[in-house]
Amino acid sequence: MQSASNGPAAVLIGPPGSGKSTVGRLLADRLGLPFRDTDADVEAAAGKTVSDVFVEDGEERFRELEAEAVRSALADHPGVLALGGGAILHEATQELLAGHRVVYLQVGLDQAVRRVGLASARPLLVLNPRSRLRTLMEERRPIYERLAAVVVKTDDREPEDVVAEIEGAL
Ligand SMILES: Nc1ncnc2c1ncn2[C@@H]1O[C@H](COP(=O)(O)OP(=O)(O)O)[C@@H](O)[C@H]1O
Ligand SMILES: O=C(O)C1=C[C@@H](OP(=O)(O)O)[C@@H](O)[C@H](O)C1
Ligand SMILES: [Mg+2]
Repeated sequence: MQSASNGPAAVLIGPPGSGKSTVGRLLADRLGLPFRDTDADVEAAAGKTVSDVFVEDGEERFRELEAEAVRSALADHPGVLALGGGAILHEATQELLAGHRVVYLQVGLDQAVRRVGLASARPLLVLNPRSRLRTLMEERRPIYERLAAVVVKTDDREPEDVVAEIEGAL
């Protein structure tokens, strides 16, 4: 992979349910590096959950906090960084990601729906998760593809298997 001289060892992007948070933590463990997730950074900055930020302050405010969390982590986090699925919508973030080791986790609609159904609350997917996910994935796919240095398929694969492929590419 094209190397970034500093910044995170890997930055994981992809839609909700692609496994960024799960795979990111495992990859960091494997590499013996710290793990950071921009959703957790937003929660720490806001003093409330992502869902509460969406409900009480709105998506626009969430995106501002998220863009700042990404900017800060790209500047000083040396380990593995998982972004929220929509972080790449922010134009300044798209520019900042250039030159970083950006890994796009691909997932098909069926498995993404199944996985988010198992996981913690995602405010954008509370109503009609399948239809919302389909739309999000279609809108964002070109951006994920454009920003990715490495693309890894995750359908029908265990997180450990995905981690091994990323390790091989780094
Ligand atoms: N490769 C995988 N196979 C099966 N389940 C997975 C896989 N990757 C993640 N999951 C599960 O899917 C759910 C969502 O994963 P998560 O890491 O939160 O995704 P993201 O951060 O991309 O939204 C979690 O319950 C997680 O355990
Ligand atoms: O796709 C999105 O716009 C979002 C994805 C979530 O993160 P995950 O991709 O980790 O689920 C979280 O940032 C928020 O609910 C919004
Ligand atoms: Mg996540």
